Amino acid sequence: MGLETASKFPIVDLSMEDLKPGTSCWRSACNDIRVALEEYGSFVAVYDKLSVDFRKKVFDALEELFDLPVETKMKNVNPKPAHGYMGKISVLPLHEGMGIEYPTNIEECENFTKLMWPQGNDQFCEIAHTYANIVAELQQLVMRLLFESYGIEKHYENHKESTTYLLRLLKYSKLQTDRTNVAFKGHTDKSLVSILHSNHVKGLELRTKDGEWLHFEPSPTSFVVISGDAFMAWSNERIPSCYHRVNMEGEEVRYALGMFAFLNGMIQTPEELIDDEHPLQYKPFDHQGLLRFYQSSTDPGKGDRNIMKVYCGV
Ligand SMILES: O=C(O)CCC(=O)C(=O)O
Ligand SMILES: [Fe+2]
Repeated sequence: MGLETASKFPIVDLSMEDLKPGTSCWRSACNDIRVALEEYGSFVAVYDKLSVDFRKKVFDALEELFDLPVETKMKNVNPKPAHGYMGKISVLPLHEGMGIEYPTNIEECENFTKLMWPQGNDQFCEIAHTYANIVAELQQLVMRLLFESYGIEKHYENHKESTTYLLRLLKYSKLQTDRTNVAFKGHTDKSLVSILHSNHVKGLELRTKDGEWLHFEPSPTSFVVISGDAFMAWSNERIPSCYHRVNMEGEEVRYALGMFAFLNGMIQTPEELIDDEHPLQYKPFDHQGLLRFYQSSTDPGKGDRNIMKVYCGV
């Protein structure tokens, strides 16, 4: 298959019928994902599991959600950083976000829906839950391919069982000025990996290790896989975390969904990823502890620093 790039952005097609374990197609995908993640900390996964009709329903549902009164949206409270409503309280009036923790469980989607629509909104609940499960499957496929590429497939089932998710629903609008607006400033995610999908409006930019910004071109089958700080530490720095931001240029509203994967229990670098060339960089760490550590840090530059080194560096 070979790793394709569009404006140097790696693309891996995961929608092929014959992408089955043991096939040459599977082996190429394993290799391509590993090369892309090690080189960029990110790639675009082509994944065709959202039908045209369902995808339209997803973005209509986001519009309906963000059209609710601010007082209602503010009921989406979660003490963990960036897990609940962010919007009018933020210094960036351009960006609003809401979070559903553990969205692959129907009860969690029901609880969120009840908060937003006490009179009920079964359709919203069904859409959020279905979307979350489709993207969780994509995340699991990516991890399975990567584990196989590193020859550590025996750890995969455990890893999968420990994975939890946060679904963030996002809305961006541009301020009425001539300038491009930074709507979400540059950062790395604290997740293991994040999977981003948006409507047709551009805005997401990723920084390469040479400092160049790559502009993501949205498409109905494109999902951006981004490695987070926890992944960098887990992989013993074989996979860098991806620094990214959102810039709004046009007048159109951008809706996006981020599915963030976290791990329960202590995260430890697999011993297969430690050798003379890659001596151990991070002690075992707790993912939720990392979030608390990040939240409690008063360092104004914390988003630009390797917080993992401070939290659990060897
Ligand atoms: O809107 C996007 O595509 C990116 C959002 C993001 O980076 C985040 O929520 O961490
Ligand atoms: Fe992010």
